[in-house]
Amino acid sequence: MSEPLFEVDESGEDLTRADQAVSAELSPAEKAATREEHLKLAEGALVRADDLVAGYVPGVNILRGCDFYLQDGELVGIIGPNGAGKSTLLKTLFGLIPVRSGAVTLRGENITSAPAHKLVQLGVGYVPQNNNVFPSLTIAENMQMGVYLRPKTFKERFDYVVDLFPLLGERRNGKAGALSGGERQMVAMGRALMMDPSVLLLDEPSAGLSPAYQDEVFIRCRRINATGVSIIMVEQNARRCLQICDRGYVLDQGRNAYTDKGKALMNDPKVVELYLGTLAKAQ
Ligand SMILES: Nc1ncnc2c1ncn2[C@@H]1O[C@H](COP(=O)(O)OP(=O)(O)OP(=O)(O)O)[C@@H](O)[C@H]1O
Repeated sequence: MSEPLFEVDESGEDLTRADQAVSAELSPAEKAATREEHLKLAEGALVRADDLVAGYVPGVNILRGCDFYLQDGELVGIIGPNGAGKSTLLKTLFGLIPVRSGAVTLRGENITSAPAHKLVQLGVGYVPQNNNVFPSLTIAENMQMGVYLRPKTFKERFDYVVDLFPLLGERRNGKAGALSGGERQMVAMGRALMMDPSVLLLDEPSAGLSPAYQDEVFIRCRRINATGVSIIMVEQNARRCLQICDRGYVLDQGRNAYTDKGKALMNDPKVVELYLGTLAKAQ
């Protein structure tokens, strides 16, 4: 990786500045205004989830009234403590977990509990955290699996993916199982992008990667987003996630605890105290 890692974002803004001092806490009026601003995002949202209740085991709700909005072109991060329901929210949006109440829409169309294959056809891509490549297949074959519904578009889509991840072109005939964790993550993202999604759901794309590769993944996410793909990203690496996303949601016990612009959340003392405190010191 010869490119600079993370010091400067593509708009030329210094991302590390966001690590600096915490601003004054919002007043109740400002908080109410923030809530109102959030509700405005529901109108015309590309992905809209209202009051979602979902869970795995009968009688146990993991999501307990969760609202989530993604506007066209946004990169939105979801952070929160372990077990908050972040991955569950992503899986629920992708139809992998039945919705007990509430609704999900995509461009206004009701997709609540729609099966994953239908969502892929509608332009939703999903990259799970684990087991996200076919290790015995080559990189090119993994990409073919990604585009199996539209095989004629393989070349055009693979060119697009290789533009974002040149390594996937260089190693196209190598087995995915021989790749490092970071490289596999590229394969997984590349495969999801083969279907030309308008929305990409990423479950902890930086998990288990070295710090350099984590930065690389975040930079790639920004680039993918800059090509017009809206992104919903669940991340453990909360500060990095908030640094690169347009907006963030802090999930706690299956509900939205906070939501705001990424950098505003990073500078909200309550968010820092409750969710970023130890991470803030560690990163
Ligand atoms: N397949 C499953 N069956 C039953 N319970 C599950 C399953 N997967 C997750 N859970 C439970 O759902 C809750 C939320 O898990 P989830 O993975 O959504 O949390 P998370 O916020 O993504 O946390 P983490 O950052 O630790 O991955 C946890 O209590 C977890 O034990």
